[in-house]
Amino acid sequence: MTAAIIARGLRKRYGDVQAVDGVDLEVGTGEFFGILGPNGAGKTTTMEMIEGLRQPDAGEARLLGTPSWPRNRALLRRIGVQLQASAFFEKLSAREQIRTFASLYGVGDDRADAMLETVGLTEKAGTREDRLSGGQAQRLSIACALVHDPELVFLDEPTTGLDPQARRNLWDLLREINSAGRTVVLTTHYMDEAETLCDRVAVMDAGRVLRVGPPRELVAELGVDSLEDVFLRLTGQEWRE
Ligand SMILES: Nc1ncnc2c1ncn2[C@@H]1O[C@H](COP(=O)(O)OP(=O)(O)OP(=O)(O)O)[C@@H](O)[C@H]1O
Repeated sequence: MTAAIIARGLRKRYGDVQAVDGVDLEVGTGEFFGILGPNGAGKTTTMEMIEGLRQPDAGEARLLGTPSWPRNRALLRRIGVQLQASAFFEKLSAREQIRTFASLYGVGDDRADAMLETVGLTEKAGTREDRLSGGQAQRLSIACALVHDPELVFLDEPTTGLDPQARRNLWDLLREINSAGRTVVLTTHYMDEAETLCDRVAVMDAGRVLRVGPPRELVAELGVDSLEDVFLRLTGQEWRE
């Protein structure tokens, strides 16, 4: 397995909070990888350090064989990161938004418009970003992350807030991208999503990786019925609810 991502000893502290506490991860090229964990487990911070968007206090991440920090423009062109809707350019329509992202990567308007169609936003192409619904803005941010056909895609809770139809459509899209040989890394709170999409998952809590493996193997290893049971068992969430 050629590694698309190798992270070693990643750490990040915010004041009193040790958000990430020594994370090692390896993701193979073409793999669909999920990062699971309760709120505050350190998933987003880990992803941001791997992406090269946040400087680790310690440790290193290599993407496609290259260190992701300090920031590396050539590398950033090869990866797609789903940014929060708040990162949109102000007052632009959905179409202008994605065309602007596309042009930053030297990608033409045709491809940008096609991506808008892929995420079902053609009808909203003329709508300003601040007038899109939460789910529509979410789909636009995903389209922007994919517009330059990146080799490696990072998505932070991509289906949160989407209606069931949009969620299934996004699953299909992510499967297609992955089948075309792209590596996909996502965080999710939906265990069915992780079970359906991911080749392997890492379960995190309190800044550490507790277990990594294919969902089915983790279920078998712990002798439980589902990935949700694995999650609850490892993170002790049944007592916190
Ligand atoms: N910029 C920041 N400044 C201070 N503390 C932060 C910052 N970002 C995250 N934290 C803290 O670090 C810890 C890990 O946060 P992180 O967002 O990485 O977790 P997460 O697993 O992605 O959580 P969630 O599932 O809720 O999105 C939390 O305790 C959070 O409050």
